[in-house]
Amino acid sequence: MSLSKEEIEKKRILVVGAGGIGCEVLKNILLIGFKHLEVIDLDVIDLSNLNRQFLFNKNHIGQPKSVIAAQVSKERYGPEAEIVSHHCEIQNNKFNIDYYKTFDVVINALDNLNARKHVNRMCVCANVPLIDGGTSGFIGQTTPIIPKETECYECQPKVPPKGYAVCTIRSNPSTAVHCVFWSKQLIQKLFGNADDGNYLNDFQFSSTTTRWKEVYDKVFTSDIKVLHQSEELWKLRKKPNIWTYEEIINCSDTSLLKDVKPFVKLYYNSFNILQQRYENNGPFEFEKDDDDMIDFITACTNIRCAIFNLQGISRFEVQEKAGNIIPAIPTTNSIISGLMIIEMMKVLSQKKENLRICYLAKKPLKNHLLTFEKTSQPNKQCYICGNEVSEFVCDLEVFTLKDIINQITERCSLINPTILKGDQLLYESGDDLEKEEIQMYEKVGKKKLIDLGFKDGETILFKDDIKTMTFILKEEDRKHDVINEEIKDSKKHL
Ligand SMILES: Nc1ncnc2c1ncn2[C@@H]1O[C@H](COP(=O)(O)OP(=O)(O)OP(=O)(O)O)[C@@H](O)[C@H]1O
Ligand SMILES: [Zn+2]
Repeated sequence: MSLSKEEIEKKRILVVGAGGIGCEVLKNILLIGFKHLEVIDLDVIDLSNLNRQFLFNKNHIGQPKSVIAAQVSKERYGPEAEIVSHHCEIQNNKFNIDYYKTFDVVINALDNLNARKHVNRMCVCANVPLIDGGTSGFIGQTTPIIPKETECYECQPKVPPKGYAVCTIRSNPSTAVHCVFWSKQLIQKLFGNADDGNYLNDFQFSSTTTRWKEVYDKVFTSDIKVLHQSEELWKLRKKPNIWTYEEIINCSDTSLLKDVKPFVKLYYNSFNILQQRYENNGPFEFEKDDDDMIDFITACTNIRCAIFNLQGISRFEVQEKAGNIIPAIPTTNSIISGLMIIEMMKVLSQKKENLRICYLAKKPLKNHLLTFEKTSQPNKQCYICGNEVSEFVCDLEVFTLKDIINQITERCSLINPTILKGDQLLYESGDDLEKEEIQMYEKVGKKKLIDLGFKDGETILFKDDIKTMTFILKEEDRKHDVINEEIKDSKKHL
């Protein structure tokens, strides 16, 4: 690629994230001969990082990733380079638009959507090219973004993670994973905060001293009896087994039920530990590394598997599935960071027509593990890089100000925005507000848009430190909008 040594030595590169991809990227950049880098990472080194984040060793555990990554990569691959490290969140105010403008290119080596969206937005505002890369197990992808010339990270909506049909989870599980998911919903229902989206929300339990037994009898016996009666459900598969707690716990050593017995005991023990915790400290959220929760989910999963004639799974597998743990593969990180650097070189040498979005697949597609796609023009409707004025479709009689604030703040990654109707200030947020102001804005937030005087076609302004965005409100029935439907639905249930 046609960049001279002098040109390479002048370029400034920002690497965001010094994890699996970040370590690889730093090595590649230095080996090419770049001399001016900055690296940002909020985390410290953990033992579990060492198999793939090859700049770190045991002695570094507990130290900031950014600092050690800068130090070790410089020693090994670019002693003459100047690498500035920041042990800090990328969302920190000090990394403002002017800061981004000092770089020729930014590299996203992150592992979460929020931080990626934030960097994308900052790069669009600062007009700095961004190379985004990500991996998940054996698959990966890289996307070069040139603001206003190619699609940005938010031009196309991101596909939400795969969910399961409610009836599969509640009534007709066909794999152990369905039972893991059900058990997670159960733990959340019993010990978590109220959640509108919980699949078991209609379950009613009274609070007795033998709550564990009441729950057991309901979910593992009486509910199964009800399901058993359905002829439709079991046309193609064996009916579920109806066993009482007493039958299992008193079964003989030769009974087929003897394999379920340890899980019933585990259910009893873990339920009571979690119940105690709930009584002492109130509701808690699922945590994949919490032994008692994993015990409970392992027990429920295997009891449910036995009831529905499914193969049970080990505690280890339960933890993996419940925590959505996808192992990080060093080779995938290495391939993806190599591809990111190729795209970065094209950006820096102005070979924009050659830019490609690259996908690494788990299995070959037409004999190829890698596929390449040309970049597209930005989406004019994109909230981040499209027109500064966008449409927002909603039902003005149903939507409150807070509803629209929540949606737009999230979609556009705004930070503490101020909201205006014409030049009238409607709403403010942030740490520097007085108590009275917070109370006042809370009240205003609950008002319906129609009650705040908004009409079809009227504009609402969102402003934060970086950008002002204008939305034209459109009455909902002119266009179908799934998110609005969801908000309406959830309100119907209140
Ligand atoms: N908002 C953020 N600001 C700065 N750094 C971030 C931010 N969000 C994530 N990171 C960093 O991005 C890196 C992503 O690397 P990677 O995907 O290898 O994750 P990891 O946390 O090191 O590994 P794993 O998640 O597999 O345990 C991490 O080092 C993480 O600390
Ligand atoms: Zn965009």
